[in-house]
Amino acid sequence: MKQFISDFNKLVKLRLTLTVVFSASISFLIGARQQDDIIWINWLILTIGGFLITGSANGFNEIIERDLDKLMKRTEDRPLPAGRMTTGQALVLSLFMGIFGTLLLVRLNFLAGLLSVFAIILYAFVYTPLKQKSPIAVFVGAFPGALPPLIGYYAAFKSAGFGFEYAAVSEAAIVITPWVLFLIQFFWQFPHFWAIAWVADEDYKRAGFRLLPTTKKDTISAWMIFISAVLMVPVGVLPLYYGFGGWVFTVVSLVGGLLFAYYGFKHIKEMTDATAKKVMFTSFIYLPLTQLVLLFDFIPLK
Ligand code: HEM
Ligand SMILES: CC(C)=CCC/C(C)=C/CC/C(C)=C/COP(=O)(O)OP(=O)(O)O
Repeated sequence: MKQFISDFNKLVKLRLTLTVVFSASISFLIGARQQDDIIWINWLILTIGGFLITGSANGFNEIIERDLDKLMKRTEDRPLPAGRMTTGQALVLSLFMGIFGTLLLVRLNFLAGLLSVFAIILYAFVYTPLKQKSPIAVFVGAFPGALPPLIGYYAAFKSAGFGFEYAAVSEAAIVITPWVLFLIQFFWQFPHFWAIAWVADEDYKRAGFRLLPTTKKDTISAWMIFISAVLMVPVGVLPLYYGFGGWVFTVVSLVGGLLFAYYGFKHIKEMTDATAKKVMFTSFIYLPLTQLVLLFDFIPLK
């Protein structure tokens, strides 16, 4: 049983999934606060449904990459490459999680359910095969990666056919807030992943993955990490600019953005794994922290 739980954690990529779900959960609460009505049972359904959907997407990803994962240290102990789980078992688990998760989300809000299916397809069946072909995969993967805040926000609204009911809320609020959250998460993924790709480059090469901007640990890739890190400064000011993020959020966001920029700058100077790691760790803290602070410093748009 203990082994199964550990294998299940590796199949769904637990820590990554929890952060993805966290972003959707926070966004749900922001959407609910926008309507001045938090329905906690719906929040629980979104959180469980979001977990199952993300777990399913990761399960499909590990089924598709089971042979390549055998070649990398980082992934060789996943249950499929290690031979502790069969493809059939992983397929049953992933299908079950995908179907059940989609049913839960569709029940909350049809659009949220539809976007979730779109995210699974884009991540597992477009991004995953593309990883073997070109670094463009990272740009493609950033779309499903940024969808959770959008899904979470819309899940806080009642369905109305393909759309949702928002009589009590302005049109600006239901467009601007979730799309700005989408944008922040979208841009955040470039310093996040390129820093990881730099640190793990030798391992990735074993499986033939070349995911850095130029496919190499060269000056241009280092500069792309720097530029993507610096971009987090203006991106972090967007909630204040649009009037739904307060000053506490903006200060935390700016400190995070400047830290990204500082480590990105050190990285173009030194171009070492150590400097890339600093950018990577900044990314691990930046997104959950700024999202949590935003929840408490959110100003509903009129
Ligand atoms: C283009 C999109 C993305 C790519 C290519 C990507 C790639 C990766 C990879 C390869 C790792 C593993 C690093 C390791 O083995 O040490 C990782 C870790 C992580 N990612 Fe991402 N990621 C992306 C988007 C996201 C998103 C959207 C989130 C959350 C909202 C996220 C959260 C995390 C977290 C928390 C970790 C560390 C936990 C762990 O290592 O299990 N990532 N990412
Ligand atoms: C709502 C929903 C269904 C979202 C699904 C999207 C999702 C799981 C996004 C994470 C983004 C992503 C591209 C991770 C990288 O995996 P990787 O394949 O590069 O990681 P690996 O090398 O560790 O396998």
